[in-house]
Amino acid sequence: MTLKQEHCEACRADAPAASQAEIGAWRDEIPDWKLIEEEGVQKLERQFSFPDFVAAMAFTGKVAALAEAEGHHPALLTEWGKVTVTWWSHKLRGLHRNDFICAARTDALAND
Ligand SMILES: C[C@H](O)[C@H](O)[C@H]1CNC2=NC(N)=NC(=O)C2=N1
Repeated sequence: MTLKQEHCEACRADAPAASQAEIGAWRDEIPDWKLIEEEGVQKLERQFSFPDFVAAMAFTGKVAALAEAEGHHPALLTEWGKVTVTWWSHKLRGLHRNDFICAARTDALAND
C-alpha cells in the first residue's frame, strides 16, 4: 500500500523508530517534505501556501481533523497565506512510519 492509503498505529514509547534506511526510502513518497532535526529530534516539515489567512485556517482545520482521527498530532504554524506542518513522534523523540503516513495524508488534504 502507499503511505497515503495507510492509517497510523497507536503511538507507543517502545515502538521502533524508523531507521535511517527506512527514512531514506519512505521520503521518496513525500518529496515535498524536508527532513529537519531540532534538539536532536528528526522531524518532517513542509510549508503550504494559500491565497489568504482564511484559506490557511481552513487547511489547518482539515489537518487537525486528520490528526484527531489518527490519534497522531503535528505542530502547526498558521500565518497569512501559509501553514507550516511538522510531524514527528513525541514518545519516540524521532520519526515513525506514522509520521510518513500523516505527511502523505496531509499532502492529499492540500490537493482536495
Ligand atoms: C495519549 C495520546 O494518544 C498520545 O499522547 C499521543 C497523542 N498524539 C501524538 N502525536 C505525536 N506526533 N506523537 C505522539 O507520541 C502522540 N501521542
